[in-house]
Amino acid sequence: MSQPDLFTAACHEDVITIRDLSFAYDHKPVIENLQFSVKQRDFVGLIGSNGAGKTTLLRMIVGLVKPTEGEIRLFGEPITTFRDWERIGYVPQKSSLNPLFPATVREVVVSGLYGKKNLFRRLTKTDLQKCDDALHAMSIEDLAEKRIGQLSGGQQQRVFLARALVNNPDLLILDEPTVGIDIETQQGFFHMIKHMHQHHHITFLMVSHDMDMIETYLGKEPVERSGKLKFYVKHSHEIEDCRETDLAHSLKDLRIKLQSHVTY
Ligand SMILES: Nc1ncnc2c1ncn2[C@@H]1O[C@H](COP(=O)(O)OP(=O)(O)OP(=O)(O)O)[C@@H](O)[C@H]1O
Repeated sequence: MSQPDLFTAACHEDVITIRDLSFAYDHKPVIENLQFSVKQRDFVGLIGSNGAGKTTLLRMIVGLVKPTEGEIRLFGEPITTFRDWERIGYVPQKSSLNPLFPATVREVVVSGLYGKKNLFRRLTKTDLQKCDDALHAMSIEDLAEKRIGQLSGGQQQRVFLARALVNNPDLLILDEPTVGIDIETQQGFFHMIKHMHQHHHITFLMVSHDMDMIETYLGKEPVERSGKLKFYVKHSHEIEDCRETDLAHSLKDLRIKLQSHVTY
């Protein structure tokens, strides 16, 4: 087998493959020669000091920023030709929304259904059902017609997660999902995503500054370091409870359990 074939074969089970990746803003290096891969159903926690390049890396992986050098593959496909964007849910770093921001919660969640090309397609009955399921899974059905800018930070975060989940993605990318929300809500949120990891075929890549959460769930030692970036990983074979259930039902069960001791 020639070298490119070996690489293609190695990528087959990879959800994200990063090879020789570098990025610079105005010739100022941010990421240098990064090698990393994320396998199906891994949970990857990405840690690094302010300015280490975490957000830049996520933005390259979701195709918003072009690498200066190197290669990114998604599900084995070079990012330059990758088209299955609905397989990826992305929750960007939170910025507080203007209370007058005109979209309702339902509109924000529905917007997750639009592929890069399908902005103006008509919504089908199935699309609307997917939206209802995502709202239900995040316990925000009652907020559906409210303006998103009028919600609390924790509520907005659930809306953005519902938006990322609406296509039932294989890969969920979260950039500091609990910044600016209270500690109880943060704990509930981590319970929720750990539960999703344990019960569903979702691969996670999450930036966090919460070392407690990372070390408790992913272990004390990073599996990879590159510059100021550290990658902590829990692989699928390390998941204790791999039962598969329907996402909405599973989250509903969790909600009932959590209601007794934590608010989220
Ligand atoms: N649009 C931009 N133009 C120029 N430099 C930028 C731009 N965006 C980010 N940078 C710089 O690139 C570096 C990496 O930024 P990035 O946002 O990826 O870091 P981060 O690890 O996510 O940081 P934080 O933990 O503060 O969110 C920083 O030095 C930042 O100032």
